[in-house]
Amino acid sequence: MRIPKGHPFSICVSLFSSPNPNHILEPFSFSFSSSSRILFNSGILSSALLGQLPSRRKANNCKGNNLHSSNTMDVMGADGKTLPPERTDCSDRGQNPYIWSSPEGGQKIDIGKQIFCNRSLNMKNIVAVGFDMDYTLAQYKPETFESLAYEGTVRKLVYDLQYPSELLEWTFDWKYMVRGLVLDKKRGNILKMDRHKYVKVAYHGFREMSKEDKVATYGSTLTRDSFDEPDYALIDTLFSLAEAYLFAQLIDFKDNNPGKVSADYSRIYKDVRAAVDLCHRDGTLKQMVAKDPGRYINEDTSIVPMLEMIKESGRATFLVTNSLWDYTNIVMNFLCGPNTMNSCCSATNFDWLQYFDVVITGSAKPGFFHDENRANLFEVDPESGMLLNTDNGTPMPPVDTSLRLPLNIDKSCRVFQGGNVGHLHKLLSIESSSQVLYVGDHIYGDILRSKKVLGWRTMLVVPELEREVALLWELRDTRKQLQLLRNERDHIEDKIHHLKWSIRFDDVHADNDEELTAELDKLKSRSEKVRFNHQQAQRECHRMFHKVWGQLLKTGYQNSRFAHQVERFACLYTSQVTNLSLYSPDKYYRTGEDFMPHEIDILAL
Ligand SMILES: Nc1nc2c(ncn2[C@@H]2O[C@H](COP(=O)(O)O)[C@@H](O)[C@H]2O)c(=O)[nH]1
Ligand SMILES: [Mg+2]
Repeated sequence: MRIPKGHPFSICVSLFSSPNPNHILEPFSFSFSSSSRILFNSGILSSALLGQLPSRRKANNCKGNNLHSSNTMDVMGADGKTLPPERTDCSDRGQNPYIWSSPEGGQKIDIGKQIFCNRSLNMKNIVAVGFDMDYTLAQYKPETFESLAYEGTVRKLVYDLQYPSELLEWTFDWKYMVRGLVLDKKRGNILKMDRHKYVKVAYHGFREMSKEDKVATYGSTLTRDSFDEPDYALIDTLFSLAEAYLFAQLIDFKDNNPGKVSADYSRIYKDVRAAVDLCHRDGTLKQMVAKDPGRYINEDTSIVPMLEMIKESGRATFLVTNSLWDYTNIVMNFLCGPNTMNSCCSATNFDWLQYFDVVITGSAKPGFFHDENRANLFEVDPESGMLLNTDNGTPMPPVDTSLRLPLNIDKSCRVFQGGNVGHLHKLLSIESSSQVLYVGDHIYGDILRSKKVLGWRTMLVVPELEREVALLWELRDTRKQLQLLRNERDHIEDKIHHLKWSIRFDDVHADNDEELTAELDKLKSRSEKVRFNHQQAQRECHRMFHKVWGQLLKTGYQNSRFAHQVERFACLYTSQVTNLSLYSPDKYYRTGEDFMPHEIDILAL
């Protein structure tokens, strides 16, 4: 098959635009300024940028006073054994990242860096390990990167969609929104749900909804809402934090300034979504990152040793990213490039490709994983960014030899754009999808389809986990207290019910009746106190994790909806991709035992 002339066998257009990974865009009418048009349609990476990358290399992201498990390889989570973590100082691994295969490897693993296992996975059965790039290998700094997205979006709303210019004065609190929230587009609400999809925390803009309001809106319907698209939007990637915040700000603004924003809540959401989407496609974000990756992406010296270790263990490695080649090359150079801590800049090169067997850019996940996806696979010439049509990965020689690409197909790593999972399996000679482990940050984009439909094994990267487990450890006594208070509350309630029954139906003597009534009053007042203490303690605990949304993986004492998704779709989960290098590449990750409520008392858990 050959592409008609003037079709994809051409220079790679829109170098920084990426296929929208998960968002279905409504048609929208931005009036592009001429400059944005130029950026959108042409390569954004000027040669000046291509030749320059700032210096890198710092210590590994090890924060002092981390928690450790006290065992070597059989750590909590991976094997389901809870070993008491101990506090130790974390040495600065700096230039010599600590990996399992190093002489000091196989040592204590910080609890915040452990790999937790939902579904047993024997790495011996894995022949290829794949990685997503953005927010998986590349950890963006939300304070700078998401602020950039926020500011770019505001500008587009004001200049292209005629939102009031006051918006330009607004500021972004990057810590306010968290993953796992759900936006109710029609009502302008932001919700946090438990695993049964019961709304537990609800805000209208930034105003907390009263319990009555919450129940009236979400709790007393005849049929249960699915809380899915198109009426709801899931904040399931860190890329969405800015848009969720701006949505809340605009809801507040509209309510407090009637007439200033004519769009209804749903329209506001659509406009924000479209503007964010454009920021990802027109160079607003990627040009800035390309100029100064260190400002927007965390340096991590342990990525290269991890990739080397996996390769040395005999496994293939691959990268599947929705970013396009030119941007991928910049980010991967930054993450895997030479240690240039003391020099001001370094040129991009393709050395990082040595750590991969196949790189697929512009993959359009999650569509990439669909059976019915018939997307063509193009080979990318790394130097020029030009695309060559392929027949299932085999390069197709162009008819017009003057258009021949300088492809060096002998290189150990080949770079592609587009295609589907079938192409990848063929390129890597994968016989069974269960031989593939894929590491990503996005439940829907990376994990859900690949595991549920395809049968790949999956690892979800949840950077928030490191802080969450550290806090859990700190608050373990409070948690025990809460459990005791709950037990006491339940016990008193049972007693009250029993007493009430006795007073009503038992043939009790009048004196006795008085006594029982007095006792009932005492119990009721005790119950009130316990209930109040429990609520206060619960609220305090919640606020320790996040002042508004509480713990990422819990709502009250139930798992959050986000936790439920992690549990169902991710075989493994961990705070950082490089935590893989703290374990043997042949590690057998085993789950702990499942417990049903009826087993808990019997087994005295
Ligand atoms: N067009 C849009 N692109 C987006 C949006 N949010 C994120 N992104 C881009 O997707 C890739 C993610 O890459 P991966 O390595 O995680 O697969 C990256 O290029 C982001 O800029 C969006 O809303 N619209
Ligand atoms: Mg990603």
